[in-house]
Amino acid sequence: MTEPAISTEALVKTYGRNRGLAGLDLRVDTGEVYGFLGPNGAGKSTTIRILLDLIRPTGGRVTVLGVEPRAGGVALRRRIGYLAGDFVVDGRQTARELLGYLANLRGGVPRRRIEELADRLGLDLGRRIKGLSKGNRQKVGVVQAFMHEPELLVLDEPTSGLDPFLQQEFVALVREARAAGQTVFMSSHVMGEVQQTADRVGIVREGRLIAVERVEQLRERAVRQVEIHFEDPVDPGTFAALPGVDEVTVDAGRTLRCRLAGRADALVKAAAGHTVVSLLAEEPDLEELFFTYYAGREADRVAA
Ligand SMILES: Nc1ncnc2c1ncn2[C@@H]1O[C@H](COP(=O)(O)OP(=O)(O)OP(=O)(O)O)[C@@H](O)[C@H]1O
Repeated sequence: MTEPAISTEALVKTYGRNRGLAGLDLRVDTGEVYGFLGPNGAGKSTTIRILLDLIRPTGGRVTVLGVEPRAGGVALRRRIGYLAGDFVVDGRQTARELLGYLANLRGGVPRRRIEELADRLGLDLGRRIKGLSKGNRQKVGVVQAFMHEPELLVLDEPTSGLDPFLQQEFVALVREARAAGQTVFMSSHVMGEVQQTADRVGIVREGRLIAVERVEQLRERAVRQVEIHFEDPVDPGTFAALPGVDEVTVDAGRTLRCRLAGRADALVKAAAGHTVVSLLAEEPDLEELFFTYYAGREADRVAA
């Protein structure tokens, strides 16, 4: 088995009497996009700061790209791209100067690469940092994280404060990184922004990892609302009998609405027996699904 990109065992961090992490076991495989989810205060930022050696753990083990963060120094830091949601920069230099300086620290980046990223995000490299809006500073943050094509990207609530256009560009960057074999570890407190890119999601709560799931599997179990408009009247009974389909209603004989759990195959094949004018299926809310599923398992466990 290849070495994981990130591994922690029984990782503990206390802040005086406050709990930061209470024994976190985490494994992020090389080449995957891993969404690290949890409510505020769960321990996401604490974990990420330990990975980057910005703070040190109270106990447990941690390796990043096979190296302990505290022993990795500059050589390890160069192999990582890091972005915090509240990327803080200030100063009189221009965005180009700052990125050039950071690029040197990372061992050099072709100037074309910086220009290309800035172009995609609509960032004017000639502007002084201190005159930039919050959104534009965040663009500088995105460029500095991705520009050196690091083996590992560590992104802490990266899309908070990005406008929708930028969020889409960001999603594209994460997908390209994955296609290029880079590993991405991304924290968030909303499933929506990670479900577009993540292979797996891990849920952290009260300083512990409580669940890990493949996004694909979550999708397979998902429940969607479906609406199909037919040219001619259809019989609701035929559709109600299909596997995974319930709550069937038909308006004016031609508009069928139902809930679909799991695969769409049977429903699509039944619909194909008629002339379909249009079809709408809402994207499932994986967050709801995830928490319903785990609340259910927890209830089973307690009952047992
Ligand atoms: N410097 C600190 N001093 C004291 N307690 C801290 C400190 N930093 C974090 N904590 C505590 O550690 C716990 C985990 O915080 P952490 O910031 O890692 O959570 P998080 O999951 O990143 O949440 P958020 O999304 O709010 O940033 C919280 O209870 C928090 O109050």
